[in-house]
Amino acid sequence: MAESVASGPCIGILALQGAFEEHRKIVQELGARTVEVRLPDDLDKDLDGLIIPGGESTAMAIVGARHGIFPKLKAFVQGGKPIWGTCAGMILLSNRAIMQKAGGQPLIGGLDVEVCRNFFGSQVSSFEVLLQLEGAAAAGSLGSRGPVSAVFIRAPAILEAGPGVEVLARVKATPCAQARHCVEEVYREQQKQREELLQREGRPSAPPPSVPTAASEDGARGRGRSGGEKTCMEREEDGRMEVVVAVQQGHLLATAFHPELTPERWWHQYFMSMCSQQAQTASKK
Ligand SMILES: NC(=O)CC[C@H](N)C(=O)O
Repeated sequence: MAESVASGPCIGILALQGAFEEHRKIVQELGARTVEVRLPDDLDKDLDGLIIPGGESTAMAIVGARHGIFPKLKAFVQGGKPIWGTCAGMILLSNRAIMQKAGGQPLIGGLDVEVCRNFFGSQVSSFEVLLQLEGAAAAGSLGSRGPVSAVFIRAPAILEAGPGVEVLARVKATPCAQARHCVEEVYREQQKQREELLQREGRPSAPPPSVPTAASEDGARGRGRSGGEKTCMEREEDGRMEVVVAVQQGHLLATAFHPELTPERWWHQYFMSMCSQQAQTASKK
């Protein structure tokens, strides 16, 4: 097992399946100590943060269940230490996932979003784009910077997010046919819920919006199912959709793409700064 001896924060990398080795090398280069996390007890090793890598969320769920690590991972999420889910890791961190494999799949949960698995299609639909950073990512401690390159491989997209979730990046791309079908269902459900709400309030029912996410009074991008939620998708005229692909909810960071596959280290530095803050807070206690 590769564990390092540097003096930076101690970062656990969930090593059940997927790109854990790539993340380990990068955060070690940036000065972190690392622990590969496979068994429940590995989460007790004084970690300052945890990376859940990309790969295949269903495979990770199967291996994780075999190792009995899911209950401990759920507790770790509640513990407040920084956790970063990339791609499959983002799916596992989400509270809800659509386009799951038949029979469903266990999620760790904690991140108040709904993701659509494989939103952009299969492996052959992989792509690389430049992402414009938003919110804390644009204005954060690492200073302002230009667009960051991102690689999408069978990547999920965030379709809805709760009020405590901050959007860090969006992308405009064409969803696969199955995802488009799922999205239409989400729209219909949202419209139904909007109408039910208006009826309960005794107001006339509103015509369906021409784009699904007309801006609401508070500037959020539309309303989700329960009223407080943001809808994270916009339809473009050319069949593409703009969807959310990076978010932060306090100590939870999630990216739909693979920052370990591009030479830039921006996302790893961003997460490392979250972990360093955690390490400093822990040492003062
Ligand atoms: N590159 C990835 O991590 C792909 C994630 C994959 N679509 C899943 O459901 O797990």
